[in-house]
Amino acid sequence: MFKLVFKQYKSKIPSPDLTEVINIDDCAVRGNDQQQSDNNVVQRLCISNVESLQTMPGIISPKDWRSYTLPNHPGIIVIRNPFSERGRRYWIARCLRDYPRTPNIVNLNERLFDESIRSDWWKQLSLCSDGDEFQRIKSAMRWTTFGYHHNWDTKIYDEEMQSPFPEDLNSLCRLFAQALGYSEFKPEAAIVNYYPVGSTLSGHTDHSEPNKSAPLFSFSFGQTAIFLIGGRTLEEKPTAIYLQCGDVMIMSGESRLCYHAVPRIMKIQTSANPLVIDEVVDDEKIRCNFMDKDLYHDVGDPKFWEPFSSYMADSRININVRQVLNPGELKL
Ligand SMILES: O=C(O)CCC(=O)C(=O)O
Ligand SMILES: [Fe+2]
Repeated sequence: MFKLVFKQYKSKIPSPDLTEVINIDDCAVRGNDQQQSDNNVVQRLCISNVESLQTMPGIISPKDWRSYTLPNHPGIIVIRNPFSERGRRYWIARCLRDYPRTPNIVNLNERLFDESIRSDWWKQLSLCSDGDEFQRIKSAMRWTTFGYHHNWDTKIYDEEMQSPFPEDLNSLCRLFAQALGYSEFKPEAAIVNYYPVGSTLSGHTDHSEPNKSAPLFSFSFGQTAIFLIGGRTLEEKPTAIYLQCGDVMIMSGESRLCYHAVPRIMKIQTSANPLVIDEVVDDEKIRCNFMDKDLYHDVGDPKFWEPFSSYMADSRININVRQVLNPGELKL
């Protein structure tokens, strides 16, 4: 069932019927707390400790977060874009400019790409003036891993295979973990997935982590994905939901080990973002969340932002963060 639904949403001709895809914004517009279609239901989730949360630059006030659960998929939580415009830009720029750099691992093949590109992809892309070569380099980036490096072949993490986990991303994950009652959550491994429009991620479960009970945090930026969430086997029919720019999805509890996939990226967003953004920047909060202060300022400058905006015009980025170790363990 999962594979059939995946194929339908992936299909170019005929283009898929999207009427059953859950759009969280429809719930908000309707003014009631539920979206009912034939068998999919979305329910508003109240986060009780919003007053006590230490927030972070680039994140709107927790009392304004719109959080939802999918009662048919217990453990799935979606927080609809809790980022400010500047916040989204900051994380997009981190994912493009900084994370795909040595010592982090990237997918770029050594037979196809020079060491200079494999060690600092965005810089080399920015320096490239040949149109075809630019396109080749741009579309080749599909993932980078850091913290404990995910091993795609063996699916086994290795104590010797890791690079530092970025402190700012650590703060971001801990903020959402805290909000949802997972104050012991430790972000230890991340995959950043890059999806040019037209690319997909087929059905899988994430079970490489020795700790399979800690939640998984997923941040989506850029173009909209159709995300499929299924059950513990491929037999169950998955639910389709749009993940839009800024959405935070948490796979916790029962859903942590469920099948999921991205059959389609929809080019929806134009670059009609406001060009100049005004947000009071609290330098002290930037420092104590280990954010890159210069970058946080720079992304508000239209000229600085232009190459990032242009990349995102036909791409989606997903940051996928997991805890690897069990409580009390210090290494694998
Ligand atoms: O792109 C997404 O939303 C999901 C990515 C994912 O499932 C993974 O990296 O394991
Ligand atoms: Fe996954």
